[in-house]
Amino acid sequence: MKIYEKAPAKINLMLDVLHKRPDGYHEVEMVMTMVDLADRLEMSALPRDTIIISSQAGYIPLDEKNLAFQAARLIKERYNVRSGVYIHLDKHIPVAAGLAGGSSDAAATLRGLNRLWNLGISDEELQILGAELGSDVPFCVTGGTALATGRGEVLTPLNNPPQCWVILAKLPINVSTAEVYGKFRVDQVKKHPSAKAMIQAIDHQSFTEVCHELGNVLEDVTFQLHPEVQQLKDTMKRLGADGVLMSGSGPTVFGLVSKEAKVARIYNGLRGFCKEVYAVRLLT
Ligand SMILES: C[C@](O)(CO)[C@H](O)COP(=O)(O)OP(=O)(O)OC[C@H]1O[C@@H](n2ccc(N)nc2=O)[C@H](O)[C@@H]1O
Ligand SMILES: Nc1ncnc2c1ncn2[C@@H]1O[C@H](COP(=O)(O)OP(=O)(O)OP(=O)(O)O)[C@@H](O)[C@H]1O
Repeated sequence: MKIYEKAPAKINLMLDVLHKRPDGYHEVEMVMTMVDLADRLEMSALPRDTIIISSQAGYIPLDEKNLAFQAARLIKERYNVRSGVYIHLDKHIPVAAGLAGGSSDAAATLRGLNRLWNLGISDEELQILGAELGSDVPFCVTGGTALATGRGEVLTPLNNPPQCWVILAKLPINVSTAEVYGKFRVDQVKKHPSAKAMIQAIDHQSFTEVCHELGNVLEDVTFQLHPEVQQLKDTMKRLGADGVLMSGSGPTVFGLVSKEAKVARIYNGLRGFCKEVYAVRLLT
């Protein structure tokens, strides 16, 4: 039997950091949603008690460093599963981009193996397991649109934002999430974005308000490390995107666009500047 799961990318419509916690993580407030850019996973049972990962992408680890491997190992250990699994990852989400590609693969693995092995685990339990793998994994288990607090694992479902185009652009640079949080200083934040205002904008189904309330306090840290990310954001604004923000710890910058007629112009304008550009819809 084969199980298929889609693992979509996430974007942070707002990301605020409140303080550093004694456990080293940061207390956050984020509004997250998913976009129609996804990895595809194929899972099949193996008679031998082993986990094998393959992928068409040559640039990700296929051993125990892969988050899908870690998810499979975790669920096997916790639920005493003796059989093995073969997981093929068809990667489409750019790696180390701030789009939670690895986290979404891990979440899709948890969902898929729950089905493959008939474990009957609830979404809430899968989210608790997912939190052991990474702060973005619990959100990726259920997806949709949510307010994420705590270190990102405490989730409150929200309405979906009004539908629009999302243009994603990623420069060929690597950003370490740990380094960005490590360099973040709360007393240097110029303006904290408001989760409340973003939720209101979504509830009003006002695209203009959503664009107005976009904000990410990690931008300044990443912009200092890589000024070209700020340039990319400025370029996307100049080309006419209605709202522009860096996702997560970056380096991907996304632009929200309401009118389809504008999408091609922005997409083509960015392609001159940046090789990895995608024009997708919100996953609502
Ligand atoms: C930037 C975001 O992607 C926004 O959605 C997340 O906050 C990060 O999620 P993630 O990549 O799943 O992060 P994790 O794998 O849990 O943590 C990576 C590293 O980021 C830092 N980290 C992460 C989340 C958080 N709330 N505070 C932190 O300080 C920690 O140093 C941690 O060692
Ligand atoms: N299944 C996977 N897909 C992509 N990268 C993976 C995977 N498993 C492990 N990795 C490793 O994880 C690191 C981060 O990749 P990922 O694409 O998850 O980052 P990200 O989009 O910045 O995540 P986040 O937004 O959650 O911080 C990379 O160094 C990559 O080698």
